Amino acid sequence: MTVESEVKPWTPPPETKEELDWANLTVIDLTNFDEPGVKQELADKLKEASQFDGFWAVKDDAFNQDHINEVFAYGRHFFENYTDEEKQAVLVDFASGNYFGYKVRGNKPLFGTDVKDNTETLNIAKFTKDDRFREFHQNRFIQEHHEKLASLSRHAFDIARKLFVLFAIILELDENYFVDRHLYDDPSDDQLRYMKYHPRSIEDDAKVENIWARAHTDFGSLTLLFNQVVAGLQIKLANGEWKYVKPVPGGIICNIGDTLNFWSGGYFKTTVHRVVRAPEDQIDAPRIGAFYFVRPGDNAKIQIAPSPLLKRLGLYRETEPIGGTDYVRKRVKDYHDVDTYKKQSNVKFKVGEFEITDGFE
Ligand SMILES: O=C(O)CCC(=O)C(=O)O
Ligand SMILES: [Fe+2]
Repeated sequence: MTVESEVKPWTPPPETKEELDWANLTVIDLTNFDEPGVKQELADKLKEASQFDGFWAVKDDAFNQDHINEVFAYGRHFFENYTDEEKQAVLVDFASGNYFGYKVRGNKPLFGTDVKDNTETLNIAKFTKDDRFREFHQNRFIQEHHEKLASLSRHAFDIARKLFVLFAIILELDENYFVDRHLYDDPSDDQLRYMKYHPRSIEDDAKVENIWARAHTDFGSLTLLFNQVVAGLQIKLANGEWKYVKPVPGGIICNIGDTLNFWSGGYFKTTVHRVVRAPEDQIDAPRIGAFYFVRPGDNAKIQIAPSPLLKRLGLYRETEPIGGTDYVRKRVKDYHDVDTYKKQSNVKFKVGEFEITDGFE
């Protein structure tokens, strides 16, 4: 472990003993990614998961449980050791659809009740070579741990890069098709995110049907979620059933977001998911989430990719491209720039010819 001395090492809390209805997710091991023949093998394995579940887990010796513990150690350090004023130095600006900065907890009521949302979130913009996002790195936590956070951010992105190669192989495109459209040093609203859920009373949770994060699809191309031990994340299967995502020690849970769904003509699934109240044996454990969200950026034009596979399947058609950052910002604004979070299902959101359906069940 290379955690700086003032940052307390993180040990994940114990797993729940409750027998929950777990999803059966594919695990993809990226450790030998660069060895001959391995990419094709991994692509074959990822093909079904990306098409049907939209969720799977990744393991990679280059990003093991020690690295994950390091990511969480910094997250806890931020939530526990900085004042509200320091945390709020840069605030999320949902009115512009920009997600960088800190979101305070409890500023919006849910579902027409008096119960408010229970998450505080820090969204850390990329550390590009040209330092274009420095204005969003102005809080004390990022300033003090700049080098470490920059290295974690790039390191996490490298997992995503490998997955983008696999998506291109699945669609029989040039290997770099998606890599070129998601470059770390290009402008985009990618973020390394820390999120802390604050448990509510049983009574308050009952009023909002135990929802800690409303059902949604993710707004960008790909989401990485560093192994979350406190149960609560659920995915919605095609038959409408909700299944819990089981912790994968040393693993990273991955899911496809809206824009990769668009690029693939709907072939890669953007799956609806939500977070519900933690099991009672974990209710007092800190539920800190750590993520890397990959978003298509200013230079990415989203249109159905000219994939031989999609053409054979009849999923390809010519489309008028939409801008990556433009889509993401419109989606963030539509979802978050509201006074209260209403209960609604099967809500549609559309930009150009591209549409998704989610809803806050
Ligand atoms: O906290 C979690 O487990 C998932 C949260 C989530 O889906 C999101 O922030 O997009
Ligand atoms: Fe999500």
